[in-house]
Amino acid sequence: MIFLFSIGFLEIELLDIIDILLVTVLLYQLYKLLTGSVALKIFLGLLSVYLLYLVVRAAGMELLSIILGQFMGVGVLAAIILFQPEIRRFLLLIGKTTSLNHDRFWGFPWRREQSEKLSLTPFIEAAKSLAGKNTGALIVFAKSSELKYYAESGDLIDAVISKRLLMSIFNKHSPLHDGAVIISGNRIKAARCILPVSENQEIPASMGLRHRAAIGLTEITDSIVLVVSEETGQIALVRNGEAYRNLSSADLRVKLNQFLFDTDQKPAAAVSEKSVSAA
Ligand SMILES: Nc1ncnc2c1ncn2[C@@H]1O[C@H](COP(=O)(O)OP(=O)(O)OP(=O)(O)O)[C@@H](O)[C@H]1O
Repeated sequence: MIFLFSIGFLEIELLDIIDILLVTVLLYQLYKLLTGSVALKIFLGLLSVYLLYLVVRAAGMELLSIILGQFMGVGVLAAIILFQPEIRRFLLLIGKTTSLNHDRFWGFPWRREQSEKLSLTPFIEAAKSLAGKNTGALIVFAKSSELKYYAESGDLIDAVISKRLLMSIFNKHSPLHDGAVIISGNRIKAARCILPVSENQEIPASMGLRHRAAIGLTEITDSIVLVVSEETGQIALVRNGEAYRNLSSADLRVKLNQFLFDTDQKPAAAVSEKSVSAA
């Protein structure tokens, strides 16, 4: 044990400092995860019951402490059931940050080569045409994870990327137009995919299910999602639960380059409006 200093009768060791730092990081992550969601209110409710239980027990109020004690006994199980989506998101978040596939960390040359070959032109041109016709679209760019689970929720395609194919998929009369298209490994992997919808209550009402689904997926994965609004014809790009709305074709190219290939180019005309953060 490495002794550092003492405050009165308290002896502080290096391990105590590490312990406190880890708890702080954990609580901060928990706060970030719960903020803006109903879960935060449930968490505060449970915390209040627990504090009441401690007070009642210390005061020696037998009957109430037995009742609250019984409640606290099933508390862990109840918390797991109530916070199931948040626990899932938390574990996915840990998995995301420690991903063994992460290019920047491990720098596998073949993965980098593969992602650099992705041509952005078909997406930019398709987004522009779809926006011009007020046709909605949802395109997911997989990064460190292939998003197999989500791809399997739709129809597997595994096709070469082209503007014409993207246009046909999102054509309002196409049986594949509903849901999201997933791009992975320079292929259109699947269409009609169902994405997890964000539960962030701070998302503006102007954003419907399509945008919520884009935000939801990027909250739990490092994927990038392109959204074309059917209602307004606006183009948005979503990353880490944040939506960059009202992008021009030039902005879209710059942002896609930046988000997919980690380039630091700035938009030529900064007309984008960073709109919502669910992170
Ligand atoms: N969970 C989901 N996963 C994938 N796609 C979804 C999901 N929820 C909705 N969508 C897509 O979004 C469409 C509905 O969009 P809605 O009008 O509610 O959203 P919006 O964000 O307001 O979009 P828009 O601005 O285009 O109207 C659906 O027809 C479907 O294609």
